[in-house]
Amino acid sequence: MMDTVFTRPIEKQFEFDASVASVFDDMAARSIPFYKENLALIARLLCAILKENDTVVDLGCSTANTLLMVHKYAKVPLQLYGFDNAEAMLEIAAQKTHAFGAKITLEKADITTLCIPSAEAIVANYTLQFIRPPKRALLVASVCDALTAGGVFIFSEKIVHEDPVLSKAMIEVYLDFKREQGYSDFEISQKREALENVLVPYTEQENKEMALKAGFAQVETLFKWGNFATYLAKKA
Ligand SMILES: C[S@@+](CC[C@H](N)C(=O)[O-])C[C@H]1O[C@@H](n2cnc3c(N)ncnc32)[C@H](O)[C@@H]1O
Ligand SMILES: O=C(O)C(=O)C[C@]1(C(=O)O)C=C[C@@H](O)C=C1
Repeated sequence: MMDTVFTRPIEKQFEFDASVASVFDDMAARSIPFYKENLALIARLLCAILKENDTVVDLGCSTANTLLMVHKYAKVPLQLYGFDNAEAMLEIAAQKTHAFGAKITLEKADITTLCIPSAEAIVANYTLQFIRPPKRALLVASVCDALTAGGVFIFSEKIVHEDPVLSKAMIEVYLDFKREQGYSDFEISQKREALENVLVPYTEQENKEMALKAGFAQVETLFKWGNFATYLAKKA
């Protein structure tokens, strides 16, 4: 279904409610540059690393797009787990999982208090940005604890740049991208307002430092387009 959530005047801050969930796949594809390509890259990489029966945990799985991509590229059976606190997202995830014949365990949980299952790989795509900064650091530390030795944490984020002039210019480039995806200036400004103080982006350096402080041995950028980036952090 096409995303028209912000064609109407907004009355509240951005929430992953039933109306967002019902159009989420279209919203993500039209709001995140290279969304599908990035998920495919992550899934292909995980499938090249993981061994039979290894566990992949997706934090903030929404409609299960990342896990379904992993299912698509998997060469051996994997244990796939998706967690989200939005019921409406999980309902759509369950329908899609069933339709694709994928075995994915979906559970409603607040990822900031969840006891994350032990895993060889954990992903959080465009999710940490919605977690308040003090809790975000604690969550990343618990991700590191939950990973087995040599495990990987892949996370994607909307980012800001250190330099304010570059940051502003990059936002302009991004707004142009959204216009090209068919969003009107009204929809764009309404969503921007709704996301204010809800989506809190970090700089590239802040994201990398957060991962290193949480206990990861190394972190690198896997993919980047303007104000969106994906990182791979590896546990020793
Ligand atoms: C932008 S979406 C993630 C998109 C998804 N990972 C993908 O790549 O398609 C963010 C998701 O995080 C979930 N979320 C936000 N805060 C959460 C929390 N504290 N616990 C669990 N899920 C949370 C939201 O419900 C939403 O589905
Ligand atoms: O539309 C925007 O401005 C966005 O930041 C896109 C974004 C995200 O990055 O998470 C915001 C909310 C939706 O969940 C989907 C995508």
